[in-house]
Amino acid sequence: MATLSESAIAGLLEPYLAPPPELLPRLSAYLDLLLKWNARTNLTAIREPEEMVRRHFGESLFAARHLRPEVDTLLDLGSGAGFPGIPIALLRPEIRVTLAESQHKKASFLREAVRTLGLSTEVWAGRAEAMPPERRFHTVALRAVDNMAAAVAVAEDRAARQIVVLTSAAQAPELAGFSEQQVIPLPGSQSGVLLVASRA
Ligand SMILES: C[S@@+](CC[C@H](N)C(=O)[O-])C[C@H]1O[C@@H](n2cnc3c(N)ncnc32)[C@H](O)[C@@H]1O
Repeated sequence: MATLSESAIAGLLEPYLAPPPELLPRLSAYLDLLLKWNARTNLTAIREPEEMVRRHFGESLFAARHLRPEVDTLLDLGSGAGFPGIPIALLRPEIRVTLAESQHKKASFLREAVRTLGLSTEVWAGRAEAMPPERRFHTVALRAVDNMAAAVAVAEDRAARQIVVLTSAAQAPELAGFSEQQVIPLPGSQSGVLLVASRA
């Protein structure tokens, strides 16, 4: 049996978005897989299912809602257990999402999640910097990467149009060459923001 009912998941997500009904069984399957793997490997420090739905799913879907409509390719740089890239791929299936993750164990989980959820999402098991230099994405997304300055430098290089960052207001980075910037407070968070930056 699923850990949380689909209606419980929908209720927890309400501050972030009204989830389309067809999304709920897939989020439920993702949650169960994440809980199963997290019991034996440390994918995420958040262990409560309700908190996983709010923080990981909710914040990622909130970012997905604020992406430009024409986004066709997106790199999730430092995807960890798939945030924000997998919820973005579920909500916006027309976007070709690439999940870059350098830790082998997490990349294995990402491959399993992509297979279980029937996504065509690419998993790049390595550092994003090691991708062929010509690879560019319409949008690069960042959330909770350890070395923000280094990740931002890679994102600036790989993003053709837009960078989105889920971070705290105090740690929101300066993005060179992205002159249109919007800082949107995250629902249910005292200091969390979504920074949406576009090239002019
Ligand atoms: C703290 S985790 C956060 C994961 C996820 N974005 C989230 O919000 O839950 C940061 C992850 O980024 C990965 N990472 C950091 N720099 C990276 C890089 N340059 N290329 C690929 N993965 C990277 C690390 O291995 C780690 O799993």
